[in-house]
Amino acid sequence: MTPPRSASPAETPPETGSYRRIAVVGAGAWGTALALIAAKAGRSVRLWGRNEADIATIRNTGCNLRYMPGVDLPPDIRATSAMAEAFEDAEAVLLVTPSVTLRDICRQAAPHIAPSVPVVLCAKGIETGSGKLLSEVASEELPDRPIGVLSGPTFAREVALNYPTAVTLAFPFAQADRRAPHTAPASRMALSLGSEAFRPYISDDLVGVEVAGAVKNVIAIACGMMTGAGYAENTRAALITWGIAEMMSLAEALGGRRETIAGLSGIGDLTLTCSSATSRNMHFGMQLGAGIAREDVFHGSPTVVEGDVAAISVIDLANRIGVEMPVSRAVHDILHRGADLRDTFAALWSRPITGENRSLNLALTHPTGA
Ligand SMILES: NC(=O)C1=CN([C@@H]2O[C@H](COP(=O)(O)OP(=O)(O)OC[C@H]3O[C@@H](n4cnc5c(N)ncnc54)[C@H](O)[C@@H]3O)[C@@H](O)[C@H]2O)C=CC1
Ligand SMILES: O=C(CO)COP(=O)(O)O
Repeated sequence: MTPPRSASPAETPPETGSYRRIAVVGAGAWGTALALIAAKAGRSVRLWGRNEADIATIRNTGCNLRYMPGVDLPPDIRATSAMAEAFEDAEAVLLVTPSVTLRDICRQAAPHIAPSVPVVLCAKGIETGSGKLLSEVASEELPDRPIGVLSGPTFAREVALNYPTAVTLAFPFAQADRRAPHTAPASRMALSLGSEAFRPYISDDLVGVEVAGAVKNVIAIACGMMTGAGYAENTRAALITWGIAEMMSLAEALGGRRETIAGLSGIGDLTLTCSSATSRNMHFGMQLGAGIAREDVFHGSPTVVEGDVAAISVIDLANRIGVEMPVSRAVHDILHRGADLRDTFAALWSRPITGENRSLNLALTHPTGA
């Protein structure tokens, strides 16, 4: 009988199964919740935050008192403010700081992330100025690492408290990944994070997922503004529906798929964010709609409202590629051009009447000329 040959490096089969050690970058609400998700799924987790005092508190109390009070973190999560320690032996990375920080965070992290280690982007936004998707930004700054995105209906606190939800996890799928899906980063990442309360669905449409994540926050501000200004549920449902159409148009124009928008990262997250004052974006809009001055929203305390900056990047991108996004444009004009809230929303309802089905190709001006 021929003895088994020892595998030469060239013959080593690609790795399968979950990633054992995960670095989570960003110790805010969502980073902490994702660290918990990874730990519950059996991973060894390093949680990096820039604020040394906050990290010391997490280490001393076993709780992220600033961003996730009342939730105990297991010992499998080790908090650190040293990047070298955070990335030591990391087999996969989750980047979870606000979208405006992404390029800078990637640059800081690049020397510490080994080639071929997959990086999952968990922020929602589009780079201001360049109009680049966050995956494009990360690919520029972290060449040779597989870049993926995770998005869906996920209020951080609910996730941390183990209320069930489901998300979309998207990575590019190379031919080799299609031949051996269990070795693909998306599959291994899904196995690494999935549990009975956190169910990832795998996708290869990063564009669709990223467009959805950026636009839904802008639409949530619109819904908040109208709610705060005293309009009712019908109005909000119409805005959500128009929001879905805007997501689909932008995603398709950039090469994404409409079916992705119909999924968890699209309609799923949009429904969540546009229905609850737990959403910072919706709440921000509600306060503005109720007449609270911009500088006084959230009682003047700095809060991450991604839709505020996404209104600029989304409309900039839509202008460049010629996509109509009337609701997002209304939010943009109110937030960043000083447009009157009621007049701007009234104008949305006075647009020419069109066919709901695009193939009808109608545009009827109202007889009153309004
Ligand atoms: N909170 C939530 O429910 C969810 C949030 N997200 C997304 O996750 C991203 C982060 O949001 P949250 O964790 O909620 O925000 P957060 O305000 O709770 O925490 C933000 C964290 O980023 C850190 N940070 C800010 N600027 C930084 C910089 N320049 N360098 C390094 N660290 C920096 C802060 O110190 C803080 O730890 C956003 O894009 C948000 O849309 C996505 C899904 C759910
Ligand atoms: O993205 C989120 C839930 O999926 C969180 O929404 P907010 O940033 O509006 O709180």
